[in-house]
Amino acid sequence: MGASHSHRNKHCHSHQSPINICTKKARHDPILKPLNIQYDSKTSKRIVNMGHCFNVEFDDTADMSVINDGPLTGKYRLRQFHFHWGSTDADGSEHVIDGKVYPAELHIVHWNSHRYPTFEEAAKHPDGLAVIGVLLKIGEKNPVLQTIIDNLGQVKTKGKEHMLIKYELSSMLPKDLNYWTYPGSLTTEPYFECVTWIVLQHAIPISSAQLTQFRGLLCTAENEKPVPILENHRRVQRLHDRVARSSCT
Ligand SMILES: O=C(O)/C=C/c1cccc(OCc2cccc(CC(=O)O)c2)c1
Ligand SMILES: [Zn+2]
Repeated sequence: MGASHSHRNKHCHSHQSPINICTKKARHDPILKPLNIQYDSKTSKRIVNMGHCFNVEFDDTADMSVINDGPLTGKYRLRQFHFHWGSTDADGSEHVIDGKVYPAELHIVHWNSHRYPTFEEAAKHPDGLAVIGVLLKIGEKNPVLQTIIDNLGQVKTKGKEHMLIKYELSSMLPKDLNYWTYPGSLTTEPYFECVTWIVLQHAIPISSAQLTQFRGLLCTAENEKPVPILENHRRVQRLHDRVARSSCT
């Protein structure tokens, strides 16, 4: 078989996300650096109901809110964050840790402004995006999340957006930034295999009442019969030839 044929037959779906992370197989790689996160609250812009979730969008016209180091080469610019959740607290995360599912998951999306001119261009390359995944566990009410939840009423229907001024995203993160990392994909359309996943090993709390408010968002537009976004998480995908690495022993 000629090279071109084998190229054509190469899996182009072998690096899909999310995955089940087997922590025992995720070996510590000493080359991995601590994650460096520098978010400027002045870059927060608005919250938008996307139909299948809500995005909190940031001004990514310059390297103001960025991450670097960790498994990354160069700076990656903060673009948006969003959540995935389930129809009950028993389900909802996308990544699974040693078979354990969490009730929700936060995705903080960054793109490689070091190498590519735009987010859309970066999304066409394996080193184009870096997404920090943070697992959510049911616990006490989370005051930083409450600021977002207080605004959901303004974006109840698909396409609605509302300003969000000076949001301190860094205060939502755990103090412990140890992570697992592996090469993967977007977990929704268009599923591009362009993501360096950085899944934090420490979960953050959300109360059951707060999580219930996510499910009150509608995937329908204002003038349509209301349909709630009860769940929006993708099932785990095959690992194929990939290895997840840990930032710590
Ligand atoms: O034409 C379209 O509808 C889409 C175009 C497009 C073009 C390039 C990229 C891209 O990414 C969407 C995206 C961004 C960030 C995260 C996710 C998946 C998730 O929910 O975690 C999806 C979308
Ligand atoms: Zn996501």
